[in-house]
Amino acid sequence: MNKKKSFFISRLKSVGFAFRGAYFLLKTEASIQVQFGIFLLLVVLGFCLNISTTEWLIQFLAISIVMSIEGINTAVEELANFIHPEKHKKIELIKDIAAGAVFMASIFAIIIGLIIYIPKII
Ligand SMILES: Nc1ncnc2c1ncn2[C@@H]1O[C@H](COP(=O)(O)OP(=O)(O)OP(=O)(O)O)[C@@H](O)[C@H]1O
Repeated sequence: MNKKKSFFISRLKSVGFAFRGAYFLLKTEASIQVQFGIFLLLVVLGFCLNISTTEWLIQFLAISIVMSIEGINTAVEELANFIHPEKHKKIELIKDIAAGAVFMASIFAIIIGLIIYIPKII
């Protein structure tokens, strides 16, 4: 019983830590704020243009992938700045790769958005 309880409490604490991280991202990271704004805009657009259930799912999936990778990119940047605050070729490469991952997800999300909305707007 005690073991079960401590498992439940530790899971609950982990959710709290994750919530703190998500709050930090939304409060401090300009790119996450922009992406969240785009997410809200797409929700409004989705209702206005009456997209299908499948399109809603794909839209949520695309934006959640972009925002999640952006969060990981921020974590990598924070780690890099902490480990090596001075300029270094390796840090440059590490940060460029992390930013490249966000870029790739964003390009595919834009393509998905165009596939969903262009026929409806036309
Ligand atoms: N310590 C460093 N050494 C070498 N190059 C760096 C270093 N820090 C940053 N850079 C270069 O500058 C670019 C931008 O880094 P920065 O940490 O400002 O990321 P950013 O994407 O501008 O940050 P944010 O996501 O907060 O807007 C990196 O992709 C890298 O090319």
